[in-house]
Amino acid sequence: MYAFETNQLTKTYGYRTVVNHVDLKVTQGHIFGFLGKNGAGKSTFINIVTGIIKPTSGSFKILGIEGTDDKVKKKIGVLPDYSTFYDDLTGIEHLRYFGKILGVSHSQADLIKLLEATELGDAIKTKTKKYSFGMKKKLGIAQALINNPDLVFLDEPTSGVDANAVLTIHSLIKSVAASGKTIFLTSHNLDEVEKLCDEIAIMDKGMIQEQGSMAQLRKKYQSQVTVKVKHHKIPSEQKTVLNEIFSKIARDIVWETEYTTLVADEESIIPIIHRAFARLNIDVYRIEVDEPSLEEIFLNLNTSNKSA
Ligand SMILES: Nc1ncnc2c1ncn2[C@@H]1O[C@H](COP(=O)(O)OP(=O)(O)OP(=O)(O)O)[C@@H](O)[C@H]1O
Repeated sequence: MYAFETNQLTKTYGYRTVVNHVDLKVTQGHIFGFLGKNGAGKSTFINIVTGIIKPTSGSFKILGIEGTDDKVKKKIGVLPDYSTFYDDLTGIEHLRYFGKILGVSHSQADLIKLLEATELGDAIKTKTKKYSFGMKKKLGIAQALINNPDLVFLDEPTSGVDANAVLTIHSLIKSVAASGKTIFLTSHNLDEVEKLCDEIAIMDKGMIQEQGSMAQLRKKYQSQVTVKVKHHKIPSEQKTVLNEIFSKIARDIVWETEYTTLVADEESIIPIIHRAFARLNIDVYRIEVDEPSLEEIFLNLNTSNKSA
């Protein structure tokens, strides 16, 4: 069963199609990264599948249940793009209140634990009107987890929070996923998505442009492999032999005293490098392979779309 799946989901505002016939399947227990430029339609898509707005056409299932069914709300958690809080409630009162709306009650100790997990342990009794932007974001995440949901939608969970809190939120997300829950995460921070997510979808102009694991996307968009070898000093006659082998397989070679960097089209170059150094009895200390980052893939995708 998928954590959620959409079938030709579409949202139009007047003549504008903001979400355009989207078919998306999200595997249970995964951290799924949802990317796209500003205005791509990500929040609109999330607002539909979390029941905030209605689609113009198409359908979706959440945890096997028809998305329009009220039962769904109790099984999901949502950090929307903009959270609103009751100014005069403290952090802990706020969580208790939202728990009640969803039909769950918690002990004081459980609520404190949840606030501590989002680094709000010191602000439990502070009214939310005194919370900073980052603190409100953390309270929004705690609120999204209040009903121990099986599927959590997090729209930009770390934007506007400090570096320490980012690490805390990342480990919280990982531990929630490790307990078998599914996280659907929107972020403009490509490093964050690359570190956390098992699978990624990229939306553009309301359509899913690309979907897959990091490994699949890398394979598809990898235009070259850069291999940097740290080795013992190479005597000049052996360098000539190596140069002969490498020039047949590499586009570019840079020789340094204890490093050689080779650029090639495919990673099949790597075992050839290994064997060549071994054959000549030259000690190799380290081999580093540069893979394209999600940022490069993202840029590549935008460039290839423009040129298409
Ligand atoms: N209620 C609305 N009425 C008309 N147009 C809307 C409405 N809500 C969103 N849009 C338009 O739909 C498009 C997609 O917006 P959306 O907020 O879903 O994008 P996004 O990918 O979440 O962007 P961002 O990364 O900036 O948050 C935008 O052009 C936006 O102006």
